[in-house]
Amino acid sequence: MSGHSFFDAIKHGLIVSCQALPDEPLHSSYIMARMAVAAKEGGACAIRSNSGADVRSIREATGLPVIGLVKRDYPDSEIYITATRREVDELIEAGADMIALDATLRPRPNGEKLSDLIAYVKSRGALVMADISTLDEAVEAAMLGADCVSTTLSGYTPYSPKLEGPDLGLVRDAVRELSPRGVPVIAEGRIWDPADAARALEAGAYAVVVGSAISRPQLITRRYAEAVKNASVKLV
Ligand SMILES: CC(=O)N[C@H](C=O)[C@@H](O)[C@H](O)[C@H](O)COP(=O)(O)O
Repeated sequence: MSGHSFFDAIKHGLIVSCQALPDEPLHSSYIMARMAVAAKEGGACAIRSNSGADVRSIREATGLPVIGLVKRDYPDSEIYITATRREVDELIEAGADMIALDATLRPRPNGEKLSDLIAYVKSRGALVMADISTLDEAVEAAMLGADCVSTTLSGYTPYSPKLEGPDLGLVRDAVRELSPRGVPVIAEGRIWDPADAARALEAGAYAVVVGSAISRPQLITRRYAEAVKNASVKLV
């Protein structure tokens, strides 16, 4: 899929992240593919997913554009979202249209460089979504040729703010800095309420990624269970 048609497909749209890691109850490529079909039925314009196996089944089941990533831990780095070429190769073979990778400036495994990884993804014909946690990282990723940036990692690096909801301030700042360069900013992370998704677009986001609030039933259930528990305490 060309960059133009990919960005046309996601413009002002809802991207649903369908991910379940091995320690999560829904871990299964079959289940993630059905989750993605449900997301498509509900109006998702694209899917974000983890691992070559899930990318492949989701593409087959939905025909939607897929943003792939591979979460893998390395002993010599804190980076776990598509950290090296090995993960990129897995996603290219699975047919990912766009590859999401950690674009923070922390040291990468095997001493690999962010600039080389971005260039490598592009040389293999895929688009790059740079997962960032600060404005500096967003600007750097855009300079290195990322096709878009996503606020995925705000709140998940030691030096970014720990907010309860989405980091719309970062969305706004990144849009201000990157729109002159023509690099779209995607809002992602802790969007639990449809009103927050709308606010993200109002803040200038090109598209919105929602994950747990749609595809992690154990976390959705916990929010309800806590609300019920808090209400029941007051009733005693
Ligand atoms: C920090 C990190 O590892 N985020 C991951 C990135 O792919 C996923 O676990 C999130 O579900 C995704 O970013 C969507 O965010 P939320 O689930 O909050 O809507």
